[in-house]
Amino acid sequence: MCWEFSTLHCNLYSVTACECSFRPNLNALECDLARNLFGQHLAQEVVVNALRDFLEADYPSKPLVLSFHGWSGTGKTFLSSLLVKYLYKDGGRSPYIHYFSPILNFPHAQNLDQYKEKLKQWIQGNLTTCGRSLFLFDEMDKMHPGLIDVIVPFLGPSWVVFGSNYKKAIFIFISNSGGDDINEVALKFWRERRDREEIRLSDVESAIANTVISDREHGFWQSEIIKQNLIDFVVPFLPLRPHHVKQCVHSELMQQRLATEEDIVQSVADSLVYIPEDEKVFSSTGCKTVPSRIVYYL
Ligand SMILES: Nc1ncnc2c1ncn2[C@@H]1O[C@H](COP(=O)(O)OP(=O)(O)OP(=O)(O)O)[C@@H](O)[C@H]1O
Repeated sequence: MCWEFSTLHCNLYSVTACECSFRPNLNALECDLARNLFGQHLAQEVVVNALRDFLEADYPSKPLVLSFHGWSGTGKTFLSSLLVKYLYKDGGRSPYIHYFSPILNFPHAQNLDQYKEKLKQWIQGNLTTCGRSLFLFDEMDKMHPGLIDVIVPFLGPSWVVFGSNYKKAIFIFISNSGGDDINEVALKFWRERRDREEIRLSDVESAIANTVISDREHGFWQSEIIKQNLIDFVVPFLPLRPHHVKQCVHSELMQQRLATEEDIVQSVADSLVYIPEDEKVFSSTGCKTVPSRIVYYL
């Protein structure tokens, strides 16, 4: 059942859960995901269970480290935004959430040493201010290999950050790599007429890991984060089916307070590209282009 608690009292998890406007409300998160994140049973399950276990411990043995993988437009950023909404009082506006994009924050390969120093200081400084910080690294497949390893000490169980319990932090990495492997498995299930919900983490986990390890362009190339197994959970995002796209169109129309007429929903969904070309099983851009297309079909 989906309970709509506005806030869950801090002491249900732990007294320390409340520091830095940290107000986890996992029931509400689970509820919102069930209603609004389409076609991602695995991602939903892995993330909610990982958070639940992590938050149960007053003194976790290490920070929680999640790595999101999947094709563009499948909901990786969307899930992240819901996650911060239900973890911090001020949601995405919380000063304890730190977002990094290689293109915005680390654009020039020649400045790698500077970036390393800055990133290390940023993480350490913010963990000292608030152990319950969340660090989100987007587009890991575009990050200069070697850069991310400066945060290795903060991910393991043995580092000491003076004045703070850094082991309460959450790190999320996002990338498209492994997307092809996930899609292959999803397509295989579809061709065998097996239920999509039967896909388990074990069906995709090792293929994603192998792809990431062998990608020289990926920020995790030869990274100690992989070698030392510092990622707690790989979170796979499945390619979206036409009916998921229709759900996205419907949801977008509702958000824009527009009429949700079936012919508009169908027309927008039909305007997307589906692959493989002959079978048209999955949307090639997930739901990403839905908002920008709606205007043409009103
Ligand atoms: N599974 C989904 N359920 C509901 N809405 C979705 C889903 N996937 C994508 N969307 C919608 O499409 C928009 C774009 O998706 P999102 O930014 O989360 O994709 P992404 O996986 O992060 O893509 P990229 O890898 O290109 O950054 C979201 O804001 C959301 O409105």
